[in-house]
Amino acid sequence: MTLFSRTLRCQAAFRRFPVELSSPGAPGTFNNIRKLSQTFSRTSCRAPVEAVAVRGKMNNNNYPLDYSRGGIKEFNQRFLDSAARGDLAEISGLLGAVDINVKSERGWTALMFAARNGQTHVISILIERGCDVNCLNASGQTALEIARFWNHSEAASVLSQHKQGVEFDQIHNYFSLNPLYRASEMRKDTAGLQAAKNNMSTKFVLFSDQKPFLLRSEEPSRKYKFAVFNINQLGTELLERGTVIFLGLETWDPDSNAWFAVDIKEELSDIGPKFFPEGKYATPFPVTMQMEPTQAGIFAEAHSVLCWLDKYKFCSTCGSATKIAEGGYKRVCQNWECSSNKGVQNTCYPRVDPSLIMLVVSPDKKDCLLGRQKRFPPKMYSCLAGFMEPGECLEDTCRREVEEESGIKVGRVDYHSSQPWPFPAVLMLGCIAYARTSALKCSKPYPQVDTSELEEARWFSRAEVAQMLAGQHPHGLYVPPGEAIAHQLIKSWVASSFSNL
Ligand SMILES: NC(=O)C1=CN([C@@H]2O[C@H](COP(=O)(O)OP(=O)(O)OC[C@H]3O[C@@H](n4cnc5c(N)ncnc54)[C@H](O)[C@@H]3O)[C@@H](O)[C@H]2O)C=CC1
Ligand SMILES: [Mg+2]
Ligand SMILES: [Mg+2]
Ligand SMILES: [Mg+2]
Ligand SMILES: [Zn+2]
Repeated sequence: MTLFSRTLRCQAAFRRFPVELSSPGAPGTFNNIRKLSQTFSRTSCRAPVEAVAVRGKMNNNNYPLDYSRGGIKEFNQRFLDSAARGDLAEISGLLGAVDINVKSERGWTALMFAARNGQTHVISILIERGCDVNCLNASGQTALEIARFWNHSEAASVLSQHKQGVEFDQIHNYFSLNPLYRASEMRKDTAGLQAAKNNMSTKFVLFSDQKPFLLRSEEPSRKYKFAVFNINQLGTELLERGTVIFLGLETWDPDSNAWFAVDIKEELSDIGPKFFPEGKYATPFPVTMQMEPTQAGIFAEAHSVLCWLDKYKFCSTCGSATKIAEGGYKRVCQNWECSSNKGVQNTCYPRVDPSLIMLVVSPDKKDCLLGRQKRFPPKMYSCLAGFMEPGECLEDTCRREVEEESGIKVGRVDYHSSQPWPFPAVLMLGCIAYARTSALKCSKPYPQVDTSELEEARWFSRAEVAQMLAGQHPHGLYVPPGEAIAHQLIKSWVASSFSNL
């Protein structure tokens, strides 16, 4: 399925939501559903009792009461019902007896009922026990879509962290697959963080001057992974001399393992090879493009925050020294009179620089514009990109940067996907931009492109780009690897334009 047909399908699915989701058990018309939805409150729903043989035996709350006649149908119904109610004890008791992916007549699983009512703990347990998060109900909705529709953001967040397939409505780029739950609520708990650091199960990843300490990955398609240390190996003295940041917990369970990153100065760096002689400190780019994807996500968080802590040591308001707080996610000015200590100030928190990256499609939609920055390796072409400026919306930046760099005027801009680019803390916002003009003529006094930025830019046919993607271009031209969002934008356009032929 192409990007664009998938987008349309998702939009269509979203338009269906208010009807389909208001009454999971109700077949029939919108009016039926409206009537039924009056009996459900907007914030809760029960599993419909369609599968129950004991329909007559209800209590005042309309829950099935009597399962004494046994039978799998009753167990299934009870299971769905307890997921909707968030009854963890009952779910745990039934898990061995029922199919975890059992569906109601309308195709709703226990995960979907839990998502409908924002039962986050139930969702976590079901996922942990291996339920299928990609199941679709009779209306084609996933549990994630249901949680999003009913504004259960915590539940949606848990579900989106466990996306397992490609059938989600979003594209997940490399560096965005950090599996940790950041547990920001723990950052202010200094004693709790200290206790977590001293816990033997806690995991530490190591950096020296912001260079990650890496081992060879056993995964055949990946080259690197983090070396993971424990407190006994690193020792409390080393932690005190380094910069330590709290990355999060392994799951939403507050008792799950905590992860920290430690950045040490070169003179202490022997500690890495002492425990992992085969490991090495690596200059992050491009080595971290070859990490295991979830580890690359952890690297993105750790590296961006560690670089910020290293480069912003002094208060940008008064110039005084600052102190690291909140697990590394804040810097506090030590001058108590400083206005940065009054109210919430963005100078105290880690910076992220939003940047646009766009695949520009020609007015006849047959070609796309690719360029070469001077620093690119020979024969590599990529999308144009540029930093957002204050007061711009995404579309403004896209149109300005394309015109500045190539002279091409852009009309419509479609958002595609995003990617953290942790060198040191850029957020790439990927777009497909539809050109209104095709003549390359830069506004600056250069012949075709802004040569302060680009060496060359030109239109490429879809067939030529397909060859570049496949590594089969007759002149050896190629595009960035799959880990770069540029590759995903180019690939999406090629796939969609071929399917539209
Ligand atoms: N993930 C990917 O596939 C790709 C990522 N990128 C990244 O996109 C970013 C922006 O692309 P460019 O063409 O370099 O931007 P650009 O076209 O705005 O030009 C860069 C220049 O803008 C100025 N600038 C303005 N704000 C800046 C900021 N916050 N940080 C640094 N420089 C700033 C500097 O003078 C810099 O030389 C870069 O970090 C680049 O590494 C670029 C292409 C592909
Ligand atoms: Mg530019
Ligand atoms: Mg640029
Ligand atoms: Mg710029
Ligand atoms: Zn200050």
